[in-house]
Amino acid sequence: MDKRALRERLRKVRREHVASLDDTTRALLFRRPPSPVMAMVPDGAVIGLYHALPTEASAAGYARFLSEKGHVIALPRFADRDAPMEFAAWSDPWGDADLAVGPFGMLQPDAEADLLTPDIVFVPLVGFTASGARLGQGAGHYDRWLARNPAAVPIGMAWDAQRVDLLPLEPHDRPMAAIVTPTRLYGPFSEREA
Ligand SMILES: Nc1nc2c(c(=O)[nH]1)N(C=O)[C@@H](CNc1ccc(C(=O)N[C@@H](CCC(=O)O)C(=O)O)cc1)CN2
Ligand SMILES: Nc1ncnc2c1ncn2[C@@H]1O[C@H](COP(=O)(O)OP(=O)(O)OP(=O)(O)O)[C@@H](O)[C@H]1O
Repeated sequence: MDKRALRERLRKVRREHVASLDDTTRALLFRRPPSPVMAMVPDGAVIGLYHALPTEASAAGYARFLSEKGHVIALPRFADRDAPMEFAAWSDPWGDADLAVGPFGMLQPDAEADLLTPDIVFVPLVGFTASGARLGQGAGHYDRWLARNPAAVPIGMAWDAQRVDLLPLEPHDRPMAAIVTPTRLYGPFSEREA
């Protein structure tokens, strides 16, 4: 199956999976990173997170937990589908006050927010494999950012239902260093066999 068809199928799987969870269950998931993931996060690291869409693995719990630990939190910012993505400061992970509506109606740091280069990036995804391969939204935002910032450590966040046995990989696809789901941790992978 090609990437476009897979993306369509997995977006539907993701939607249906999230709809099958009750609100209480959903609120209890992704509260904080599991210990082996925390061990990958150095003191003082700048953390890239994301403002989750309704069907994505929620990232707000991680943002608050890591902010309380003293980390600076950054969110993606992009001008349009073809423009490169960058990260900028999210000063208040308990509120949306310093965020602005961006492309696709997504909330992102406004133009004044400081540009940051995260050391650790928690990455949303549409599909993944048990060895750390990732399928994204298809605009290349994360793949391009990770290619420009090879020192950053990418950690995927996903629902279990998003796992597939195989992804059609291309040379530009950047593998994850680990992937967290509500029931499992894939990795951390040593340098690299995704
Ligand atoms: N929460 C979140 N923020 C994010 C991303 C993401 O995947 N999730 N991104 C990851 O790169 C970047 C935004 N990039 C995007 C690139 C393409 C589409 C897109 O084509 N959306 C389609 C289909 C949406 C759907 O059906 O789920 C659309 O809106 O038509 C969306 C975001 C940065 N911020
Ligand atoms: N390092 C890169 N340099 C230039 N173009 C890139 C790079 N990485 C990806 N692209 C382009 O981005 C587009 C989308 O790529 P792909 O379908 O692999 O994205 P994806 O797996 O959905 O992940 P994401 O969009 O989140 O990065 C492709 O046209 C690809 O050529």
